[in-house]
Amino acid sequence: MGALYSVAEIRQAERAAAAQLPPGTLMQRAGRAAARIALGIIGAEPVAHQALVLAGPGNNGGDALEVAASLAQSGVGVTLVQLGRADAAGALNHIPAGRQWALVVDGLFGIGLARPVEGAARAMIDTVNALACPVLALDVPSGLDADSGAVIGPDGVAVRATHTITFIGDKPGLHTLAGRDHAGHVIVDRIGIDEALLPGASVHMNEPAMFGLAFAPRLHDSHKGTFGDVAVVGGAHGMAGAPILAARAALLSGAGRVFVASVDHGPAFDSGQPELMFRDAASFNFAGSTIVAGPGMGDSATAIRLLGKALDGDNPLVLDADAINLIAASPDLQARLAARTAHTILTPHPLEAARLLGVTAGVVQGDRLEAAREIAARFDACVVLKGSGTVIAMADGEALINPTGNPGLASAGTGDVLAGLCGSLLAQGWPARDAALAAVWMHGEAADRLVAEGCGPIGLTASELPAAIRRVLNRMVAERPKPAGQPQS
Ligand SMILES: NC(=O)C1=CN([C@@H]2O[C@H](COP(=O)(O)OP(=O)(O)OC[C@H]3O[C@@H](n4cnc5c(N)ncnc54)[C@H](OP(=O)(O)O)[C@@H]3O)[C@@H](O)[C@H]2O)[C@@H](O)CC1
Ligand SMILES: Nc1ncnc2c1ncn2[C@@H]1O[C@H](COP(=O)(O)OP(=O)(O)O)[C@@H](O)[C@H]1O
Ligand SMILES: [K+]
Repeated sequence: MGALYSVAEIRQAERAAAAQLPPGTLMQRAGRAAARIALGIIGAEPVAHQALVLAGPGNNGGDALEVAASLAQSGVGVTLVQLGRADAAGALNHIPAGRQWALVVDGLFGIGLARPVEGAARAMIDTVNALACPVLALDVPSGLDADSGAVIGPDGVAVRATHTITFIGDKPGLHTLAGRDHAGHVIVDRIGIDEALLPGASVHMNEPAMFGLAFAPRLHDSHKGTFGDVAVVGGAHGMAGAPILAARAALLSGAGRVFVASVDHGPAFDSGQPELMFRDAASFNFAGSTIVAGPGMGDSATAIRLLGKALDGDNPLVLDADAINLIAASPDLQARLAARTAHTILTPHPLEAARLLGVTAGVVQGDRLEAAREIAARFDACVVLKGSGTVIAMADGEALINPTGNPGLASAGTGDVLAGLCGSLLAQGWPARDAALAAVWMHGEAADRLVAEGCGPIGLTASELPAAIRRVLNRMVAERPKPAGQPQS
């Protein structure tokens, strides 16, 4: 379920399938499947049924020709614009101006795109991106790297589709980095290829089925000690809000008791959430607490000492923000992190991940899956590489891409909320993998619900997330899947 395949894996399955079929079969199937989707989209369009089909020089263009033929057979008026290999400037290659299209079908380039798009193809993509009509991309929006979700080239362009029909198997690049903006709604069509021809996927979409069994209803016979203690370590001078956001998220997602352990002289209490308990981190007894280290922690000697203590202990641990930066700057702290045996989750954004790996953020973003896996393996921890299409990676190489969330989350403090939520689930006894997957999914889902209610994406604030996460979490518990063998109510 929700498997994602690399281009190399797709190519391998395609070769094995094609060897058993008459030539052209897969392309015909791809074209017909895409034409069905195209007709579905056109059907909802009030304007005259005029479709623009763009066909590139390779097999993606071959798919487009099949779509054009199918649509024409169905009575749709089709304008076909072909892009030859050599005659990039030919008269055939212009998109007629001033026309209203019910749909554009993008069959310029698929998984064979090998270099940045230039010349006539680039001009076509710019033209398509300026149109207001729906755009159906065949296999991959032209210009997008199906493995990484990057637009190919330093100053590259890629089609912004409203829909993408992708063949044989789903692809990670459609769901992370620039992928979500370019692919739109993704439809997977196996084009009749036996699933057995595909390898066991090591990358999946992060869906409730991946972690849903961890949700448990609360027993009546329980008390605050049952649901764990969370201690958020952070709050250097001027940054007192960051640990409060993490702590509020931990409390509203069910931790029994939540402390803010300030590295500096922190506030005495949070008037907005008086249940939180404030302590001086230097004298706080962390025994038995799940530690969330990093929000607004700074880089003082106290912060470094407290972080070292947290790394050496056997408390479940979430490392965020400044904690990650301090570790990145210290081989000693790195060794202590790698030596840990208790549950550990790291939640870097791309720049923090880059510091950990000693590379640039551009390198991290160029291959988010690989970067997250590398950090997970190096430190034997669960890694949450944040951003659109957050990647969650485990030390054994398993990786997932998260589909929830929206640009409303792109404001200061939302990462603190995520760290607090991860810590809360760990404190309630969840293993690191399940805690990270569920936290990332619910954090995004809460933001999506807030947007649906009109509270974003513009102006969504981190403070609004904890209550929305609480609603998502309680619904997930109520609707949790039952273990196999038990009746699903
Ligand atoms: N494999 C499958 O599973 C199935 C594949 N199917 C379909 O085939 C697609 C893959 O087809 P593909 O391998 O022919 O590659 P494709 O994406 O058409 O692009 C390569 C062409 O573009 C050219 N070209 C590249 N970059 C360029 C640039 N920047 N600017 C200009 N030109 C550039 C390149 O030229 P060359 O580099 O050789 O000079 C070559 O001509 C796949 O996505 C799916 O839609 C389905 O039919 C059924 C099953
Ligand atoms: N465009 C986006 N789409 C989806 N999620 C996003 C987007 N931008 C940011 N986020 C999420 O918001 C959070 C931001 O965290 P972070 O960068 O650490 O911010 P901060 O440190 O200010 O809290 C992460 O969970 C990230 O995945
Ligand atoms: K395409």
